[in-house]
Order: sequence, then structure tokens, then C-alpha cells
Amino acid sequence: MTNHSLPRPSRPSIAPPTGPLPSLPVAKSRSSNVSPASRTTLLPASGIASRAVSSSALPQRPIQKTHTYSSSTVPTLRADDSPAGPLPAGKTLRKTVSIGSFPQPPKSRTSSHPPSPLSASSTPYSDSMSQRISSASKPPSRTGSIKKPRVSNVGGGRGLLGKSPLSPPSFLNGSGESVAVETGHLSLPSPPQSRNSSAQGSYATSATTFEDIGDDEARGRSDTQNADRNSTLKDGKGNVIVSVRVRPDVGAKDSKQELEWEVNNKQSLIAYKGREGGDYYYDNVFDTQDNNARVYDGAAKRLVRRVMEGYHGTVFAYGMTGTGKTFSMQGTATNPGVIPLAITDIFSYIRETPHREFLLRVSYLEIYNEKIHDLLAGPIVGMNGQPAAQEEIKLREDSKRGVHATPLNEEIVQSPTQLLRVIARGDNARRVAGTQFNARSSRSHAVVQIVVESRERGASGSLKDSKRSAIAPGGVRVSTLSLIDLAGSEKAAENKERRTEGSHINKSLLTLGTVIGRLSSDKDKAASDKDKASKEKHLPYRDSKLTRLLQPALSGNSLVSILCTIQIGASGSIAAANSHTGETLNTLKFASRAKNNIVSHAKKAEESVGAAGDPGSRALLDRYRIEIQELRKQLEEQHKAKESKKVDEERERDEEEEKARELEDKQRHEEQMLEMQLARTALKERIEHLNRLILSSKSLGVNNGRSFSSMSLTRGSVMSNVGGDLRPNSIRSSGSHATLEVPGQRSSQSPLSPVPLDGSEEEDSLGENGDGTATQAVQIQALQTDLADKNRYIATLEKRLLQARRSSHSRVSMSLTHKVAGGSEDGGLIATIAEKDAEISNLRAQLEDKERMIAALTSARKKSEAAQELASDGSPGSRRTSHQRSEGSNGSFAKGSPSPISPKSVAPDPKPERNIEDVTRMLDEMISKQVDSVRANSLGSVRRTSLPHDSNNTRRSSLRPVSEGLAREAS
Ligand SMILES: Nc1ncnc2c1ncn2[C@@H]1O[C@H](COP(=O)(O)OP(=O)(O)OP(=O)(O)O)[C@@H](O)[C@H]1O
Repeated sequence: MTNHSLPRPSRPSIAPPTGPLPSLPVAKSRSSNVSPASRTTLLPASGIASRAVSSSALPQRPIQKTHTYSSSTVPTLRADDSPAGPLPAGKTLRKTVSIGSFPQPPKSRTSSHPPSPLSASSTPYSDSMSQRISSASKPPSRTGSIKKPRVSNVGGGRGLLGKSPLSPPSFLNGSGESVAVETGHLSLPSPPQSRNSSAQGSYATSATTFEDIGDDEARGRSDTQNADRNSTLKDGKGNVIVSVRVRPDVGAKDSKQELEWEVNNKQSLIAYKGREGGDYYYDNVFDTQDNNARVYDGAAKRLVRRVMEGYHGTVFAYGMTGTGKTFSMQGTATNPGVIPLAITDIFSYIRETPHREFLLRVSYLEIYNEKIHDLLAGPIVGMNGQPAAQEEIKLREDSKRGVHATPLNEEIVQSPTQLLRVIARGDNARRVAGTQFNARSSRSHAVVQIVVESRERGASGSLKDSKRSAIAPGGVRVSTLSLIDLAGSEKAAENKERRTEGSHINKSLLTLGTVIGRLSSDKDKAASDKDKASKEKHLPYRDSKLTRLLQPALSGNSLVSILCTIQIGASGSIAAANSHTGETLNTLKFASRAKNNIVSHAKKAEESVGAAGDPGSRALLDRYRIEIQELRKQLEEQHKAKESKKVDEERERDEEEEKARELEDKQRHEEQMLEMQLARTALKERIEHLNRLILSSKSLGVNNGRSFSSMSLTRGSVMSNVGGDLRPNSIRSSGSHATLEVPGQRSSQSPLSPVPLDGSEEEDSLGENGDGTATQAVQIQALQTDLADKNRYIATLEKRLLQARRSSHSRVSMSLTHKVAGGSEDGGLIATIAEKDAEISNLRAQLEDKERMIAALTSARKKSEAAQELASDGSPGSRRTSHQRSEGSNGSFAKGSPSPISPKSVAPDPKPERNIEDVTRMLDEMISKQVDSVRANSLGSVRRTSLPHDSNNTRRSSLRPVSEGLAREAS
């Protein structure tokens, strides 16, 4: 039987402790001492296993890799060393509550169950002995490593993992076996495994479910062990993983020490063969060859995944100073530790879970000299510019958040790089100092806390949709991953500061050990004692900040993974080596107690719905969602308000435009009315003038072709309305005067306007001497006045027309832009304009007629004057005529009696008489024409809109019948 023992490592760089190290608070009653009585392995003193093959000698990866250290003294395991004493049959060593999905036992192919160490009391030693012997008698392995047969009894101490066959399966070793199988040990370095970055490929330790058997196989675990663990697949589930990592030695090695230790990572065994020795089984044992990736895969990967699924998880590294806690947690650039690998996995998980959305926030604190410091707070500058102290951070507890430090910076992170950067910032702020054992010793406990919030995405599950939807169905799940690098226990340093730090560190670690040590009795107590206060009194969580902070994890709310780091070899004095060994044993015992005592009831965090409204809620994701929803609502409201304002403005604008249009229409209408009124007035005035003219002409007898003398004779008849031969000249009533609406104009402009209709006008019209000469002059004067009136009127009309055109142009251009149904109105306007034009041209024509008439009258008068002059040159006719007229004035003439001035009787020259008659006839025609036209115009204006406006001729012709009718009516 040959065991290959490793050469003792020399440690030139790290001097062994010179004095006794302060022992960790290990409850002696639970020590894992292996009772000599129960420890059945009887190793010959010479049977020291040593590494027969150097790691460099064999290029291939060994099937097994166990570093065996031998000791001349064989430790004994006393079953009665257990604080609880020998376990009664069926008594469970640990009460554990597990979740189905978290740690499950490994799958294995065989089912070889070694006897439990506890069975030593109930099982004949011979059984185990025979097994060990048979095991030992197996042919040597490929490397020829033959290990001494040993009995490893762990049952006596709770910290050790052996069990009675009566006891239920252990979380750690499945069936609770205490493996005492001798195996060949290969001291070959195992090549670093390629790390599976996917969270899916993780495997668990003996206490956890193996999801990737291939990984386990790669590790070369023995079939036997896998089988043992498989046997507990169904019933052995735990939420606590305890791993031990052995730090490689550097420099000189203590061969004696090395020989006393056996590290078997395949069996997850660490055996100490010295005094108080024993076999220590854990979920994982990482030897000196294992890199950080392997440590992470074995100790933390599964837990990290569970945290992403909604469980709380705590990973902490515990061990003596300089044993590699920080190295394991942080790692190096080429060998990243648990923290960076966990971060990578967190983001891998998020990528692989598209149906959920996540929010990550991170905080980083340290407990230094029993004070909490925020490592992410950055340097604080005081009022005087000097660095100031941080606000005191306290630990508080509430139902929602449990125990938590406050106030503490939390940073929301969105990428692995960002998260790593935040943590690196905290690392830089952490207190480290050179100590006797570690050039960069952590002087504080450092806690990285990553809070994972997650919630189900919307129904469609697409990122886009979920971004759009304000609130996805379901609540927010909040879980926490705590990654803790504890300060290492250390002996009192010479430096005062280090000593103070060390005392605080040791005190908190002592409290931690005490709490974990009392957890088992707490479990028993829990059933009967529900009182929290008495429980807390029993468990001194409040004795240190560290235990207070770890309270949720230790009291079972969290999945726990404890990585204990040890260093086996220690150079230096015997005392130092002994102290070092004692310290290592303490660490191992702590690990065993933790595994045995910590009971995790970890449950998936509830999805909190509606917690967002609660300001104390941790679910930032929900709060953000609500905030986003509210902001969106505000935005929509603002948008709506803006829209309605716009609509109102538009409506107001429309109303204003409408009003302006109406006003404009009104103005236009008024203008039109005014124009019409003016036109009407002017027309009336003209009619009146013309009427007066007609009256004058008729009273002169122009119409009936009589001579001026006969006209003068008929005047009296007109007045008296006597004589059927006489025409009723006075056809105008005073009503026509009443229609004149511009009296000032009329009275001032027209000399004929105050002409009464009672016949007095005839006095004027007859002239001074009543011989017709004066009448002609009066007529001419009247016509000239009328002409002046017409001119003025035309000027007025033209002015009005111009104004009307201007306003209509502007209106037309306006109405073209926004008028929908203004066509008829425009047509009317245009028609009005055309009508006015026609009227003007008509008036011009009339004016021309008048001018012609005046010219004719003037020439007639001249001729008449010439004729009179001739007559007065000796002709009695003229005097007679005058005489006859005077006679006539005194008496009445019979109808048809010859006129004294008749051409036949008295006219010396028939030519002038003819001329006068012509002129009279012409005037008569013109005047009657004018009267017709004016009357037709004045009456036709009423029907104007329905009349065609194409030309003056058309209008005149169309009006004629009306004027004729009127004339008829008048006559
Ligand atoms: N497994 C390992 N492989 C290689 N080097 C290691 C290993 N573990 C630790 N070391 C080295 O040992 C030294 C001390 O390690 P580390 O600082 O991690 O110890 P520690 O336990 O954190 O000490 P302390 O409690 O004083 O902080 C470091 O230089 C580190 O690189």
C-alpha cells in the first residue's frame, strides 16, 4: 500500500505564525474530532502516502487527484464527542428545508455506499474495516498510488460529515456517507477546465442538483461518490453549499505538515491525520490546482442562477488571513474570481431570458472596525475642502427589506462592464494593509450586494411591446445576491492599528462562529419557541455588524454558499506550524458546522404587485414603470390639452373670420343700399326735373304743335281745366316732390324745383311779355340747369361707381380665397356694376340729346329774334299780335279760332315759324322719350335683378313697355 505524498512546500515568503493564532469560535462540543474508537483506519506509521508522480511528469490528466498527507499519529473519532451525544436511531442530524429546484444531488451511475462513520457505534467495525481493506486491496491505480486503509468517522462531530445509517441523507453527501474508501491518489495537476459560461451548464455539489453530468465527469468524480449522491437525489436536497479551497503553497514547504493532510477533491474530502484529526467532507473540495473558474462553477454558479430566478443568495469566503479569500472572490485579470464570473452569468441569464425584464442595482459596503462604510460613496469633501467622514451607515430592519444598511448608494447597472467597473471602484476604496501574513490583507469585511428585480414582459413578450406597455402583467420579483469577502482571522499584530483591526475582525468572526454554532440548537428550539426576541437573544446576531448583516442568510431566508479557504503547509517554528494547523482545523470545523447547522428555507421571492405605489418598496422596476406610466399620461394630457387648445384657437379664428365676413357683408350691403338709395334719389330727382320740363313744354303747347300764342292762350284753360280741347298738362302730383330725398340739392341746384303745380309756374314760363321769346329763354335756362344737374349727378354716380368697384375688387379677391358659396353675390355685384355702367352711358346719351336740344333751342331763339326784329321794322302784324294777345288776355278764345301769331295770318316769314315748330316737335319727342326712359328706369330698378344686363339697348327695349304703360296711365 503506497501513498504518494506531496513534498512539503516551503513558504519563504510567508512566515508561519510565531505565536498561537486566536482560535476561531468553534464549539468544542461540536468538534469534529475523530474518536480513536470510531476511527477504524489503522494506518501503519510507515504507510505515508506521498505524491509519487510529480505533476510535471505526467502530461495527461489524472483520473483522480488526491493529495494525501500522512501523519504518524492517527486521529481518533469519538462518537460521544458530539455535543448531542450519540444520535438515537432515526434522529436526524440536521433539519433542512430545501426547494425542489435548488440543490439536488448529483446523478451517478453506481451506488456504492460506504458505511457511515456514525455507524461505528451501531455497525461493527469489521464492516467498514473489511470495506476499507478490500478497497485497499484493490489493485493500485494507474499511478500506483496506494492509500492506507483508513476509517473516517465524522458522525461524532456535527462539523464532520459522517453519518449513522439511521440518519437521513445529508445535503452534502447525499446519503450521508462517511466515505472511507481508500483510493489511489494521483498527484497530477489537472488541466484547467474550460469554463462553461452558460448558466445552464452549471452543476451542483453533493447538496445540489447536477444538471450537467458531463461537467462532473470532467472533474473525474468517482462513480461511487456520484452514485451515493444520486441515491439522495429525491430526498436529499439542500440549500447550503460548503466548499473548501486549499491554497497552493509557495516557497518552502513543511513536509511534516503536508504528510499529515490529505486533500481529495474527487471525494470532496480533507483528512487530517494529526492530533484531533479526522476526515472532513464538503460539497466541494478544491485543491491547489483548481482555478477560480472551477471554484465558481462548483460553489456559486448554481446559486447565482437561482438568484436570477428569484431566490436570495449569499456567497461568502471565510478563512484565515492570506489563504485566498480575496483571490477567490475577486480573482485576477487572467483568473477572474467568483464576483466577476457571477456578473458574467447574471448577464448571460438575462440574455437567455427574453420573456422577463430585469433591473440590476449594486451596492458595496465594508465593515471596518465595526463601522459600515459605503465603498461607492467616493471621497467626501467637507466645508473646508478637507476630506470629511461619511454619514454613519446604520443597519435597519423592516418587513419589506429585512436587515439592510442605510443610507447606502445603489447604482443601477446595465452591462457587465458597468457592474465590474462599479465593483472595481469599491475594491479600490476598500481598506487593505500589509500584515505579517498578507502583503495586501483585507482589513474589513466587504459586501457586494446585487439586487435583481425582474418581471414578466407583456403578453407578446417582445421587448418592443413591453417597452410600449406601461405595466406588464404580473408583479416584480426582487432577489438579492450578496457576495462577501470576509477579513481573515489573524493573530494579534504588533502594529497597534493592525491589532485594533484584527481584534474587530476576530470579534466579528467569533460572533459569526457562535451564531452558526447555535443555529442547530435554534432549529430544535424553533419548533417550540416562536418568540423572535428570545430567539435573537439566543442567537447573538446583534453582537456584530457582520452577523447582523448576514442574519437573513443565516436564519434561512437565503441560499448560502460558504467558501472556506485554507493553507495546509506552514513553514517556520513548530509552534507556528501547530498554530497554523489549529487555525486550518478551526476553519474546517467552521465549515462543517455551517453546513450542518444552517438551514435554508429559501423560497422564491414573491412577485409583488402594486408595490410600486409604496415608496418604501424595493421594487424600483415597478416604481420606474409607474413613473414612466405617469409621465406618459402627463405627456398625453399635455398633448390633448395642446390639441384642444389648437382646436379652440381654430374655432375662435373661424368665428372671428366669420364675424369679419359678416361685417364685411353688412358693410357691403349698406354700401349697396346707399348706392341704390343715391341712385334712386338721383333718378327721382331727374324724373322730377324732366317732369317739370314736360310740364313746361306742355304748358307751352309744344307737344301739340301749337304756336307760342296759342300756347299762351291755352294757359288759362289749363289753369281752369276748362275746354275739352285742352290737354290735361298737370299730370304731376305733389307726391313726386315728396319722393325727392335730396331737397337741399334740389332747391339749390334747380331753379325750377320750387315750381308749384297750381299753375303759378306758367307765369314764369310765359316770360315777361308772354310772347314766347321769354319762354324759350326760360326753357333754355331750365335745360341748362338740368344739364348741370345731370353732370353733377353723373359725376356723383361715377364717384360712387369707382368706390363700389374698389370695394368690390377687394371683396372679390377676398371671397375667392375663402368663400364657398359666394358666386351669386359676385354675379350680383358685377351685374350692378354693369348696370351702373349702362346707366352712365344712358345718361351720357341723354346728355347729348339735351345738348342737341339746347343747341336747337338756341338757334330757334336766334331765328325767332331775327324774325321779330324784321317784324318790328314796320310790320303791324307784330303790334297786332301784341294787341291781340292783350285782347286775348281779357277774353276767351274759341277753340280753333285763328291765332294772331299764326303763320298763315301774321307770320311775315313762314321759315322761322317752321323752325320753331320743328324744334318744338323735336323737343317734344326727346322729352317724351326721356320721360319714358326715366320712368322705365325708376320702375325697372325694382325688377333689375331679373333683367338681362347684356346691353343698354336690351334693357331699354325691355323697359319700354313698362314706361309706355306708365305713360298711358299718366295720360
Ligand atoms: N489559489 C490560489 N492560487 C494562487 N495564489 C493564491 C491563491 N490563493 C491565494 N493566493 C495568493 O495569496 C495571497 C493572499 O491571498 P488573499 O489576499 O486572497 O488572501 P486573503 O484570504 O484574502 O487574506 P486576507 O484575509 O488577509 O485578506 C495573494 O497574493 C494571492 O494571490
